Amino acid sequence: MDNQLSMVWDRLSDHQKSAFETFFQLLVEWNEKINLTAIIDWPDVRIKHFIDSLLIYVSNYRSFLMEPGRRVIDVGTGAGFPGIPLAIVYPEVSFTLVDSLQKRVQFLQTVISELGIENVEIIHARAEDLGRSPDYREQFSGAVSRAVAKVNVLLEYLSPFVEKHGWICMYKGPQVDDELQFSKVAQSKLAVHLQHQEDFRLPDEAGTRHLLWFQKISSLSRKYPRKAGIPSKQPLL
Ligand SMILES: C[S@@+](CC[C@H](N)C(=O)[O-])C[C@H]1O[C@@H](n2cnc3c(N)ncnc32)[C@H](O)[C@@H]1O
Repeated sequence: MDNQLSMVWDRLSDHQKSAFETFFQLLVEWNEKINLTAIIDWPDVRIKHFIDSLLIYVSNYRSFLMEPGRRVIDVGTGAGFPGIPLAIVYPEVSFTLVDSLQKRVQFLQTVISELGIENVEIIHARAEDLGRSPDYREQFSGAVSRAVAKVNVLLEYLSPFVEKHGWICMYKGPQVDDELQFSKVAQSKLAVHLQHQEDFRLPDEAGTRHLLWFQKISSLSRKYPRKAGIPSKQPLL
């Protein structure tokens, strides 16, 4: 996967590269006012935020989510990862980016307006609240998320949004095996099943990354998600 990941950048068009450069400039500028990222130099941002977010672009299973006309939700998007990079490379997929921090949502509104991105909707909400709204519950072909919570907690945030037979793709770091071990009960209660795990090495020794692909097996019980704050305080175990 190493070579393929280094090549991700070369496969982008000039227009897409320029969108990433503008996104980087906004990230650095806004990071002086609000806390968006600990990484602010271009080589690191390019690999650890942009190329990392684009792992789905080289995944064997990308067609589960990234086909024209699909709706994908990014929960806990923060400064827009992985949602904004994916929206840049998949203009025909509709993305909904959700975060509970108002300032990050304001930043993202500026990003999509400056980049002229039309396939992104930004929402300020807690996942647990939005997942009960009829306009969002089981309305998405897929959900993605990076660096938000452990697997069992994250499944309770994401499963409510995904339609039956739809897909969840989680970006995970080195703790993936431990987290998966403690996710069996959550998978069964939240009507999802782990179908694939993919392992990647980021370029320039920037670490190992994993994509977990869960499929929604059936419709979700009305019991889930539990009230805001409960999934993280009392994780399903
Ligand atoms: C560590 S940041 C990661 C941001 C981004 N996904 C990334 O990979 O850089 C976690 C983000 O998740 C958001 N978040 C945490 N719990 C959430 C919830 N229950 N609903 C919505 N957003 C949440 C936080 O506000 C924060 O912006």
